[in-house]
Amino acid sequence: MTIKITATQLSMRFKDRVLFHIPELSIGPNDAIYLKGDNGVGKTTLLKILSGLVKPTTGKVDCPNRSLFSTMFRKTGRKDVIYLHQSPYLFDGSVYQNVVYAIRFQKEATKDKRAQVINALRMVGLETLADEHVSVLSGGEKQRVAMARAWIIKPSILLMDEPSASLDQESIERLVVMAKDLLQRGSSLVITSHQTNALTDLCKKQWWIKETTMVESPLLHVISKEQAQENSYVATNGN
Ligand SMILES: Nc1ncnc2c1ncn2[C@@H]1O[C@H](COP(=O)(O)OP(=O)(O)OP(=O)(O)O)[C@@H](O)[C@H]1O
Repeated sequence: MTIKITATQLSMRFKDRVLFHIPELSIGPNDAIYLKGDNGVGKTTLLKILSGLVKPTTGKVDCPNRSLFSTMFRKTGRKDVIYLHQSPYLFDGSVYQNVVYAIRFQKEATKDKRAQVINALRMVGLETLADEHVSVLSGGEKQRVAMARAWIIKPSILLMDEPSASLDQESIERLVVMAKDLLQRGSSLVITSHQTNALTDLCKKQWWIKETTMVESPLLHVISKEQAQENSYVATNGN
């Protein structure tokens, strides 16, 4: 499912310190946004506000398809908007249990759920660790389990907080495959990172938090000569 969320007059203040004031923003449908800014400008805080985990000081976030039921009964979090934490929380259990938990309410046979989980773990290269306890995983492996758990829900909007901070090149490539799959399904992504990489290269827009506000701009990519030649070949020979 693809949705759009909008926010107006969003501001966050801690005591006397104004973190940011953003007159207007929107995500979706099918956006890919690179959120950048110096340490402490409020990137994590903004993502938590957008996912409904933190209440802004002023302003509100509108999520049009939020049902009356979910508004009444969900105390935190926004339906269909997933926040992927920069140091993900995994509960005391196996890798498999942590991922299958995300789809516990889906009405599917156990064997179909198992197939989905194994597929998600295969995408992050961890299928052989499915039955291991999460305590034996490295930091990068935990991050990959968290991404598998987010991907399996197929959220409309995935907010990824420094997803590549503890990942090697191969793991980043695996996240890229999952992120591309979500984009193809119509989802939107917001990705924070202090360095550009293959994941941020998927983004078409940039949000830059500076001087307590946010500036939005299109994200221009430098295309290598080889890539340009490949594109031109596809354009000439494609049907
Ligand atoms: N609950 C809170 N109470 C007081 N201050 C807070 C709270 N949450 C965040 N802050 C402060 O708000 C500022 C922004 O924090 P945030 O984590 O959003 O920044 P960030 O841009 O994600 O930083 P980084 O790039 O270092 O991850 C920080 O100075 C932080 O200490």
